[in-house]
Amino acid sequence: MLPDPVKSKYQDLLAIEHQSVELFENRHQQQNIFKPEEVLYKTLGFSIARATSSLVSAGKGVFVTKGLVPKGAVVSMYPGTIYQKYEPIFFQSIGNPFIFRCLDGVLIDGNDKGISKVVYRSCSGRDRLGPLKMSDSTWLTSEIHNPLAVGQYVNNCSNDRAANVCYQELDVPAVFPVELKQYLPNITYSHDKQSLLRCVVLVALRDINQGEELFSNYYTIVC
Ligand SMILES: C[S@@+](CC[C@H](N)C(=O)[O-])C[C@H]1O[C@@H](n2cnc3c(N)ncnc32)[C@H](O)[C@@H]1O
Repeated sequence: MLPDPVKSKYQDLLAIEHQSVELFENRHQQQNIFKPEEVLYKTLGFSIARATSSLVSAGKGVFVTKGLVPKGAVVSMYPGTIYQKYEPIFFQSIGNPFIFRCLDGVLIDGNDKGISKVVYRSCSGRDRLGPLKMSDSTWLTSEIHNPLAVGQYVNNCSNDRAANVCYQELDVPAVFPVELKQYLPNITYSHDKQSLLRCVVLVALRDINQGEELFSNYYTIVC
């Protein structure tokens, strides 16, 4: 799918991909090879996933399912559609607990259902560059490509559950490799070539062990 000049930059990775295809053909077990969460564990030393929160009546939360998250590591990403503060979000915001407000008023709608999902998919389809996707929309499906993109499910800290992660806002630099954008779980609502893509990541405030749930402070952002 990649254009040749781009493909040549990733010969090593493509060789690994071919090996995995051969393994699949030999063993007929593709679903057991190179699952995103396994790649995450092998690459960063931990994996995370959504599960029922340890807090009563809090719905789902995000847990470290394997390994250890070292202090200072990016442990998750906040997926969703990026709205500048002057852009309309009225209908998407009704009864929507997944809207993240950045310090400068930019909003991220991380709801994976309803009109929010439709809007994200529409914007993601609009911004394709030939065969290249400019964003990851698999966080809206059960076949996720980027297992970090569950940050909108992290619950708020409470008296007996201190925050172990914080939010860090960043703008994706213009030099970010175009072929890697397909793994970024954010897309702008308006097709505006002037502004940089906003992303929000969650950073570990301390070492976080296997089995622990992630908790943030909804009202604290690191600049
Ligand atoms: C951004 S969502 C987080 C994901 C949510 N737990 C879910 O399953 O959809 C925020 C909502 O989670 C719940 N929540 C988050 N932190 C909580 C807490 N400390 N105690 C109780 N409910 C919480 C509240 O319903 C809140 O509106």
